[in-house]
Amino acid sequence: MDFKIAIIPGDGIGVDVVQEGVKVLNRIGEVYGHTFKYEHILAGGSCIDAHGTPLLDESIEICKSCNAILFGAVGGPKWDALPREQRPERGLARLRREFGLFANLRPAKIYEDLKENSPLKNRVIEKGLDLMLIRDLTGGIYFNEKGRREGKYGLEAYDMECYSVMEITRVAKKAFEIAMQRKKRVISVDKANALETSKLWRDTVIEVAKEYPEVELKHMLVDKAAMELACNPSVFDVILTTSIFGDILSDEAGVATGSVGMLASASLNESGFGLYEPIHGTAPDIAGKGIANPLATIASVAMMLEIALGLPQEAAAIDRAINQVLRDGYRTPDIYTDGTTKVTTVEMGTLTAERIA
Ligand SMILES: NC(=O)c1ccc[n+]([C@@H]2O[C@H](COP(=O)([O-])OP(=O)(O)OC[C@H]3O[C@@H](n4cnc5c(N)ncnc54)[C@H](O)[C@@H]3O)[C@@H](O)[C@H]2O)c1
Ligand SMILES: CC(C)[C@H](C(=O)O)[C@@H](O)C(=O)O
Ligand SMILES: [Mg+2]
Repeated sequence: MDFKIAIIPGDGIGVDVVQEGVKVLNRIGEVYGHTFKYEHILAGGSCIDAHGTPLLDESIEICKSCNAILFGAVGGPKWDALPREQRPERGLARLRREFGLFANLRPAKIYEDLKENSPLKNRVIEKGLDLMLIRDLTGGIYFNEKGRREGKYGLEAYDMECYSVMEITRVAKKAFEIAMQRKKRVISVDKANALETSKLWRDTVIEVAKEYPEVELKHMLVDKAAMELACNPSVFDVILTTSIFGDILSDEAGVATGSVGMLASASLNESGFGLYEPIHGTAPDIAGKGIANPLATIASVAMMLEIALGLPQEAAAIDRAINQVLRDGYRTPDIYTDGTTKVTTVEMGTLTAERIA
């Protein structure tokens, strides 16, 4: 089949890891007889440097003509002093908002051969770690009123956390639907002991749960959830949470799997159109060194094949290739341990692509 994919590498290691994602996609094309055409799009700091804005209007139109978006990461110290509206991250926020990508799926699982890498190794070796964090992506504190004003003690700034029943309902439904395909357990994470938005979140999730009687629903306060993720992650099957809590908890889940460089994501709208990206950022501390782990992006390509392109066999082939490359002992520095073979970003991409058959 023929597909068109928007390729948005962004900045820093985003450029390196997306290149390896495309390499794997091309290999899928060769082995399974598909044709992937690409639209290369600038976003973030690289787009600011070239065009003075983090995303061009025409890029949105180009994305609309594609089957899916493959995204790297945006941002970096070079652009940190810019006002918020002009920052690289606004390019990503705009894509999320313009396409209505409210459902952010962030699966975290531990690969068999990385159990030793997890800081939780004793617990994950015993009980495993395989969860799906579902994060609202277009509401909450990120996208509501914000600003600066003169307050009682002088200058102050504010970001308003706000959720409507509609926003909570649609992301909750997504979580319950996904739970139906998994172990049928949802833990909704909030801060209902302190926040009004969380109270509405909890009440609304309870209502939605009535439509899914087979799914067990529990609620957990976010501070406890952070603790459980760090010491007992197997209690989670599906985590349903807000934008800000999900952002923080997904990095924590990443570390539990061995490295934040292992975690993929899909951001979907009501009609299933989506943007696929690793959960990590541009990693300025290692950018330009050629050592970033591309496996999160490669795993995001697998999610894209399955969800956006309806190619589950091809997605499974990527998953097998990732498992195999790890089994064969290849590691980028973030997941390196004694006795394994240290490889670069490009080598990891090539070695993974070669294992697709
Ligand atoms: N979706 C996105 O575009 C996105 C996501 C997160 C952060 N950011 C941006 O990225 C910049 C840097 O943010 P940060 O440093 O807080 O987070 P980060 O995720 O970029 O890096 C955190 C740490 O994890 C390491 N790391 C991340 N990805 C890795 C990979 N693939 N392989 C090996 N190591 C990896 C980094 O080296 C660093 O030590 C900021 O400008 C931030 O706004 C963008
Ligand atoms: C870049 C930033 C705004 C973004 C977020 O917080 O959503 C990132 O951390 C992520 O996890 O995708
Ligand atoms: Mg984040």
